Amino acid sequence: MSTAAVNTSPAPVEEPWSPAEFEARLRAVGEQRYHHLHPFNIRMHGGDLGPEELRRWIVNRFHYQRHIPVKDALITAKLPTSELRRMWLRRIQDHDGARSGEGGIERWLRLGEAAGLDRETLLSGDSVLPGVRLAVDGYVNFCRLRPVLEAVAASLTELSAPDLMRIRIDAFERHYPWIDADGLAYFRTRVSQGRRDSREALDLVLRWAGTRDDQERAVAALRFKCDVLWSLLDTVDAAGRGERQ
Ligand SMILES: O=C(O)c1cc(C(=O)O)c2c(n1)C(=O)C(=O)c1cc(C(=O)O)[nH]c1-2
Repeated sequence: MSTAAVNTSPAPVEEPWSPAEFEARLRAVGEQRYHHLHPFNIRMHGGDLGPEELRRWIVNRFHYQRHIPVKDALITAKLPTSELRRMWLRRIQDHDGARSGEGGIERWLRLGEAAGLDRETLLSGDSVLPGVRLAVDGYVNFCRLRPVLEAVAASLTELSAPDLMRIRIDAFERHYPWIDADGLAYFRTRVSQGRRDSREALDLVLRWAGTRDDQERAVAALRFKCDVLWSLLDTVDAAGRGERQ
């Protein structure tokens, strides 16, 4: 009978990447997989979307927007100190406002109105596509179920968002003048908010990820989030395909 030796020793533990290499790997995910590369965004920036496609994007992206403070509440509940919870609560206020009529969700409703969509249509959620519901559920549940390091790392798509906002504002002003420029306030506000949010989140992720395993899980979380944004646009893109033929 064979008595081949079985290697029972644990796999060697890999050294953590240096902070600079870890950060470079996180940034590389955004450069390679962020939705600024998605064909729908390329068409948006090139001025190739018709009014129906643009409205469909606004309605479906609103479903994402309104769930951002929900996932941020789930993250806040996992943070261990008052200082960190205070910091993260500010994100919820950025979206929900300090009072009715303020905040990012309100600004997105105004973007909808500027594009000819009444707020009841957006608030009802009736026209949200099934694939968009699944993508957004995927992100919210990820933040609900995964450790706080991964949930915070998933928000690091915001490292790439401010540059995209600038391109988008430019594209809207140039190619879609039928949308009143006041409607673009959401994007303008997000440039500085996104920079601050991503700086804070990056500091936390660099500080918390002490082992190679932590670092790899943070990179994987960011890839997952890129997939969420990508599949959201896949769904919106596919819904307009018939109109473009
Ligand atoms: O319009 C966009 O392309 C875009 C992308 C992202 C992103 O990269 O996740 C966010 C936003 N917008 C945004 O407005 C926003 O408030 C936001 C919060 C978060 C997050 O994961 O915490 N991402 C984003």
